[in-house]
Amino acid sequence: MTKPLTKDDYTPNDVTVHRDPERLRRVTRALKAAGRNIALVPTMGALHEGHCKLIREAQVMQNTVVVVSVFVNPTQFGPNEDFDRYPRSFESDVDICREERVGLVFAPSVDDMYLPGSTVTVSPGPLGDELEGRTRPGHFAGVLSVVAKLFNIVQPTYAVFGEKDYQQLTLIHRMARDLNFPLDVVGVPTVREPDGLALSSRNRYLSEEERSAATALSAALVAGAYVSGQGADAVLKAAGDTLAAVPGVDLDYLELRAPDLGPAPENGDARLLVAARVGSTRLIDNAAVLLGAGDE
Ligand SMILES: Nc1ncnc2c1ncn2[C@@H]1O[C@H](COP(=O)(O)OP(=O)(O)OP(=O)(O)O)[C@@H](O)[C@H]1O
Ligand SMILES: CC(C)(CO)[C@@H](O)C(=O)[O-]
Ligand code: BAL
Repeated sequence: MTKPLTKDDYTPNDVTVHRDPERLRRVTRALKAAGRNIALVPTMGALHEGHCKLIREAQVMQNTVVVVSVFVNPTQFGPNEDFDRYPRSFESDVDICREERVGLVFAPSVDDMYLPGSTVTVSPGPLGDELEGRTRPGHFAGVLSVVAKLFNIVQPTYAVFGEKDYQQLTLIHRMARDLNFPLDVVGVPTVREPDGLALSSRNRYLSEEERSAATALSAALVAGAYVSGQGADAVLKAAGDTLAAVPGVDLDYLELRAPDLGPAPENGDARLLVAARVGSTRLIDNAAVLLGAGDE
């Protein structure tokens, strides 16, 4: 017999932590039956101001209970990536969620998320092998599969993601459309440090010297956007020169694409995306640019 829900499963004005996917699903279903919207903010924990911005964006929606998931998903990490050392700070994450008036934190174990023998995954299609996917094969199948599972467990009305992970956001929009998930995917602009560095949990890996070199990524995006009126070649040159001028920044890719990550247009809206290794830390960033529209 499943235990009936009690006020310990959801307390208005406080945060409740759930670990069991089935129980969490019953709680969100009951809240929806009672007329509430559910907004999901998926994270891997180690929460920072970027995550808080997503939570606040989720709070703006009317009559909504915000669910923050905290799950370091093993299936999106390659064998030589940082799954084991990924920052984990669960207690302080829950404190932040309480301060941000989050209703529910969902923090399942790996064993509860991936039952023995599970083999079915979501295929991202060709975009999954480009940009991030070239350096991180299988990454987006891992991301989309866990996000699909979170959608099915939490059953949100809205799901909120950051533009910092622009390719991820694009693929999640596409998955929601292609697989008919009944929810709205909401993208939130990147939150930055005063010197331009995009907030990221992985910034905590950086030494002082690396932290200073890491500003090259956002500086390159600004340099590229600044000359966007002169067209794509000028954008890539200005951004590339900015990156090359900073020692200790090992470029992975710098690409201009259409906003949906198809081929870049000659003129009009485009996206400039960069990934680079600073020491042993791999960082990504991106920005909108308007090609060929300037007065240069
Ligand atoms: N600076 C930021 N501004 C806006 N959203 C962000 C920012 N950083 C992360 N997010 C978003 O928060 C969500 C959870 O991301 P995650 O927990 O992986 O944090 P992260 O800082 O991106 O970590 P990582 O160092 O792994 O890139 C994602 O939707 C991500 O795009
Ligand atoms: C969306 C996500 C929580 C899936 O594990 C992760 O990729 C992230 O934190 O961006
Ligand atoms: N923030 C994206 C998750 C990852 O790098 O695995």
